[in-house]
Amino acid sequence: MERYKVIREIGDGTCGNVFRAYDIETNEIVAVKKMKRKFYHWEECISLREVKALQKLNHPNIVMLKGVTMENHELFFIFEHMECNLYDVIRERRAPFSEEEIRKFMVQILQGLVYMHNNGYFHRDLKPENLLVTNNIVKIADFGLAREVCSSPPYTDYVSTRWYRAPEVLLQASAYTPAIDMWAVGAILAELFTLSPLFPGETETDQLYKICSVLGSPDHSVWPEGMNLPRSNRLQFFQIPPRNLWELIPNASLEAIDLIQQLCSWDPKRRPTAEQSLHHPFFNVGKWVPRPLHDASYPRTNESRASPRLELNLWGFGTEPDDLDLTLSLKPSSVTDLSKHAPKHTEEEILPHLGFENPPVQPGLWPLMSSSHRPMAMGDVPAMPSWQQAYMIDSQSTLPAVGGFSGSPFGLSPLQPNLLERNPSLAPIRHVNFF
Ligand SMILES: Nc1ncnc2c1ncn2[C@@H]1O[C@H](COP(=O)(O)OP(=O)(O)OP(=O)(O)O)[C@@H](O)[C@H]1O
Repeated sequence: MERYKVIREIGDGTCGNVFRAYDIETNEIVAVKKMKRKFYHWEECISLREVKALQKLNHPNIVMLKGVTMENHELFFIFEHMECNLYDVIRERRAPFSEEEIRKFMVQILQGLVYMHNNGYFHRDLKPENLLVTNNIVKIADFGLAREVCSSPPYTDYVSTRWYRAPEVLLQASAYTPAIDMWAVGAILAELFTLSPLFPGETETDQLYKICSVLGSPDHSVWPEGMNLPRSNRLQFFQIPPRNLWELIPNASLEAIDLIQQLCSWDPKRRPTAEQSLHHPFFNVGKWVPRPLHDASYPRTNESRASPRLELNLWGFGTEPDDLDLTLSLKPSSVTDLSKHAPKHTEEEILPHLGFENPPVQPGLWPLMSSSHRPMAMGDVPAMPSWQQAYMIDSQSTLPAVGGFSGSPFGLSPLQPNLLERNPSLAPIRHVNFF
């Protein structure tokens, strides 16, 4: 490791410590991830998921693995260096992001995911800490849990970060799909608006409770398969109506709310793919595309022409290729020359069609949590022993307290300068450069 001079530690994850370092051969700043576990065979190293996935994935929105080195039974990954992660960006943010800023982040995350999913991988641990940022360029990192889409279930080793964990994983489905990444994208999108996590569960059970408190408890009509999963009986305790997302995320546009709602669908089959998400009207705000004028459902009568109405139409989009270019539009109620009929309308005539109605509003929710309280990346704090009693009787009046632990498990450890240098290369070194 003489080639790399450590500047400082920049990350302490579950699997490894990450250091900013200087590559004396290339004069570049790199990120060196030192894996916490020991390795005894080179084959062990190169068969790691993170190595296998990153060797194959080469995309501007996926962090580049430059090489892998083993020394003294310690394994080091050499990555391109990024300034910070999205969690830092959110934490340091004092004012809300503009929707345009959020759109720019989201487009990049989704483009990285489209590439990854199309190449047969899903990430399984998407969260703001794993989205690295330099000059507003976002790259997906930490492929420690990445899995090949075609690998066979059951995926029992899955332990992604709780707040971004999809319900099918929480309920112990034995097989799941790239839709688990899309759930995380929905939660991250909401967090970009509020600067607070959408589902900050303290335990797995509390995580389900928090999801029910926002989306409402699921039933057979919204997620038939979900009702038969091993842990679905937990949901029966939560008879909770959905919250109105507009209230929870007041600074989000209707398009953003609709996208969050779709991404955070209980049923993974109802979540749009990364590719479909990129075609959602949220990414077309400001680009008004007229709906085709020949609409059979609107009679071409003089009467209707005389009183045109406008509808703000957020059309649902599905899996059909034709659906992909649907977008926000002004829909005239009759076939008419728009230029001759300039609209004279009040706000009430602009009707949102979002596919969800105003649900009864739940009186209280957990306080918006500081994003400095992060959940453990792996494993969970044991569930509250009395949760059944707490939730069964009156779930709305017995909301569990939140934020009961201090200090972030993601906080950086004290600096360990020159740690790599302190490990002299006595053992044989194996090194491979990918690029
Ligand atoms: N290429 C990089 N450039 C800059 N910082 C990085 C880089 N890679 C990782 N980091 C920092 O180190 C932190 C931990 O990295 P990473 O997620 O890869 O480790 P991990 O042990 O797999 O973590 P986790 O606990 O999420 O599984 C990241 O959140 C990020 O802040």
